[in-house]
Amino acid sequence: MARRKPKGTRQSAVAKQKFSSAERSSLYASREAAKVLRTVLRGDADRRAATSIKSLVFSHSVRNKRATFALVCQTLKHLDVIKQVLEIADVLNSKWKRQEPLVYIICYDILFGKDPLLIGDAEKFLMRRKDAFVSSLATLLVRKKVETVDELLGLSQPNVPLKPRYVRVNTLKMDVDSAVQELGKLYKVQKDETVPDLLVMPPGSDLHAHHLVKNGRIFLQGKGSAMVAAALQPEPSWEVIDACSAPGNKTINLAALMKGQGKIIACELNEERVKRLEQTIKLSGATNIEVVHGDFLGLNPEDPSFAKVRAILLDPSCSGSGTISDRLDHLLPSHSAVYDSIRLHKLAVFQKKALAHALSFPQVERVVYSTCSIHQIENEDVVSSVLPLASSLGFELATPFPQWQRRGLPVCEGSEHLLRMDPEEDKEGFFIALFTKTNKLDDLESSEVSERECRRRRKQCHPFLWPKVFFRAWNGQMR
Ligand SMILES: C[S@@+](CC[C@H](N)C(=O)[O-])C[C@H]1O[C@@H](n2cnc3c(N)ncnc32)[C@H](O)[C@@H]1O
Repeated sequence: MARRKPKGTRQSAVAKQKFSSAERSSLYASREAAKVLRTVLRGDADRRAATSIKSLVFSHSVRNKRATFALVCQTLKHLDVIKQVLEIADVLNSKWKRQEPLVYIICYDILFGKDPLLIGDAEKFLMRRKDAFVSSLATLLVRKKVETVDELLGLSQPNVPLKPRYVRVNTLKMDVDSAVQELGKLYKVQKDETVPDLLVMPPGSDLHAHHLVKNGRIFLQGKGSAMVAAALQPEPSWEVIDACSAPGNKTINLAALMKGQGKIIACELNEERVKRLEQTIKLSGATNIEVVHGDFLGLNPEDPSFAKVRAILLDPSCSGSGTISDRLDHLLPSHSAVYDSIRLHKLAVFQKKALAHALSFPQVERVVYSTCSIHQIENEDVVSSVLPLASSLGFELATPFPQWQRRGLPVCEGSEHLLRMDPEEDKEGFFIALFTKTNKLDDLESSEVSERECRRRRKQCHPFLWPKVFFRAWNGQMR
């Protein structure tokens, strides 16, 4: 007796046969783009856009990364217009309203890209309504009193400056001149004038799939980010804490500066991000990094396992307002409301606690604090809040990269030591503060301020620290 094929099998097999590879890849691209767009829009609506559009697209599950990225970005750029066109046309039934991200993607193609191939139900449904969309767009232009779509977009899109592509050579695996030679086969390459091991290439240089990136010989890292570990200047033999470390760009930067010697304790709270941190470390080839999955505020400065820590890099969670053009957050519907003051205030509370905590490790003599934020509340105000504690513990503000022109906003004592990058001038917003201790470990015995006195001052200045700090069996969590 002949066995009946399950319903639908024959049809889908036929459908498979009918699609050319171009059609299949177009179908995948729109579905993958819709999936990314759904995640981005949901995160944006919940104000928790923790993962950038780039990271979503360049995740493993997306096959056609370039096409998907372009489609998501273009759709987001035109989203406001697409929504208004859909509203005027009023042709969506409830079925398609539930699939809005896919509808947005296909409408972008219909209105501003190439007509989509008639391969999926959504494409067929929407292409049948193309005339309605085109006339709704014309109505919108009239209503807004503009002649072109570009003018319409100009009304809502800020100008985003073109930024060079920076790559940091991982000197654990490759020397800078060899990297210049290899990358120079594809693009014009220059050595950065401020940060050693950093190379500058033209905006848009696409190196995501380059073999030097894939095998960890170079890392795509912005200039501001690469300045942080360089500002800390750890010596190879030191023990250093990277307090908030995932995905680990600065951790492995430290490892390279320390020539793979000494020890780096990389602390990270978020479990998912710990995995990314571990992948970054593995790719870099560094073997002197110990990952601690936990809260930096929970590390007990008096724990003997931190007794030899001489430097701390603190790059805590921040608003990311200096890198919105990288993250493409300016394309998101909530862009103007992202940095609302409640969120900034919460971030600043944590940043202050974390910086005070970093300063309280007894043998630490250098602490670098950084954010990719342009907001005073996350930058100068944080530094200013810890200045009394810092000076009572023997720290003072030092000047990272003295030749750098742009310094802190003149709103606090010592602002001339702080380093700022400007989104217009430097194509990204970044902030760095460096604290150095004058009475270092080597001169401790001759120091006028005894350790007991330091401990008393730490308690006196920041009593909030101590009830919260609890000893945790970190050994169990060290990997
Ligand atoms: C700005 S990112 C760090 C980026 C990293 N320095 C780099 O260059 O790749 C801040 C990180 O701090 C982590 N974090 C936030 N609060 C923390 C805490 N209390 N203890 C440890 N890590 C924390 C976040 O999960 C996030 O991964």
